[in-house]
Amino acid sequence: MLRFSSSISRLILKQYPVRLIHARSRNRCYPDGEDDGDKARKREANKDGYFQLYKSKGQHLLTNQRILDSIVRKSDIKPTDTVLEIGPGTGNLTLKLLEAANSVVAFEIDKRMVEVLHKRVAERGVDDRLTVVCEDALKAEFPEFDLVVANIPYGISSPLVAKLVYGERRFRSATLLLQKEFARRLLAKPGDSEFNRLAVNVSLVADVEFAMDVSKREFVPCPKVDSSVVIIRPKAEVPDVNLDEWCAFTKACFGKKNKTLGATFKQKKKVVELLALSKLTELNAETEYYIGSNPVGDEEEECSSACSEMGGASSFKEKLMGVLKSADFENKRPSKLSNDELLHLLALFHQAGIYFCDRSKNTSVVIESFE
Ligand SMILES: C[S@@+](CC[C@H](N)C(=O)[O-])C[C@H]1O[C@@H](n2cnc3c(N)ncnc32)[C@H](O)[C@@H]1O
Repeated sequence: MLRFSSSISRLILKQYPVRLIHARSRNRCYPDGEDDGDKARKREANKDGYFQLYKSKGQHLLTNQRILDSIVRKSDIKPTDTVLEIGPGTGNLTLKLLEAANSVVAFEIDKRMVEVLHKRVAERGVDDRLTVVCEDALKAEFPEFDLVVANIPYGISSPLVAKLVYGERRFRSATLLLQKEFARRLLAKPGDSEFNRLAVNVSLVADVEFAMDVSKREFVPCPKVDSSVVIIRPKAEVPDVNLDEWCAFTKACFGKKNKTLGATFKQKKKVVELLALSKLTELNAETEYYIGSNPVGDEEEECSSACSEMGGASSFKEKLMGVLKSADFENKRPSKLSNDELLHLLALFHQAGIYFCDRSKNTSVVIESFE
């Protein structure tokens, strides 16, 4: 009998005939643990070229050919396309992508997976159309690509989506297999219980469409959660707003998404923080000419001394409340506001000289997690 243990989450698969192993484990949900039988299998396996799959790296392989075909079909790949794949693993999806696309560029963090992948594509004689980069996809600089199709490690969903939709590379669509709950949050609309900063930030620049659900039983090893496929399509036109500023603004609004904006912006910590940023922005605007040569420390010192004056903070709080009241936002909750309403509020804050991030840094969008 299988014993369940929460500490270990490994399953051993024979490296190469992944499909064979899956055939044996089909419709069988492995526990997040191992018993004496697992340990014995592991000893056997290590002798014979098997390797472990690590939950920490999100290594849940999708081997159902029908589902893989369906993902590729829904991705609408053209024969001239270059597809970016994140986490190709042993190549189950990659091989299908290579049938449909001109080329695939894949980023895989685990070099054991890369070795298996290389062998499999070489066997099919399609290795000249595949580039595999053994690197953390979150740290990598992506080359040009037309679209993304991937069964990604769920642990990096939020920063990866942020990197894609706010990144510099233009692409047609990203078809992603995600944890079902994450997909629901991505698809959520204002007023939905799942609606949060993730949906707000993504929907500013992209449309998200639900494609299909995939049961956890289709993965080896079986994860604890079900999955969904969504298609993210960047918008042709995005609002004219600084994306760093937008992200910092939504972070401030959605700190406690069910609090009213009045309650959120009344908090002393928030008031002092925004006062510092607004002073810094003001200062930078005044001394723009010198920014390149001035030590940033001087500006920060000036700001913190300005913020330590409680008088300044209390009049700044009045200013914040004044903006919220002016357009009836004080008693509204961010989780119920549309992007147009949030953009309107941000514009009102700016008119009042209130800013949410240090725009003097003027770099590309800081890639961070949206949740
Ligand atoms: C869910 S598995 C998908 C494997 C394969 N695409 C499939 O569908 O069978 C995710 C893969 O992403 C890899 N991975 C995990 N973290 C990564 C990261 N930060 N960058 C690139 N690959 C990563 C894992 O090693 C694993 O092979």
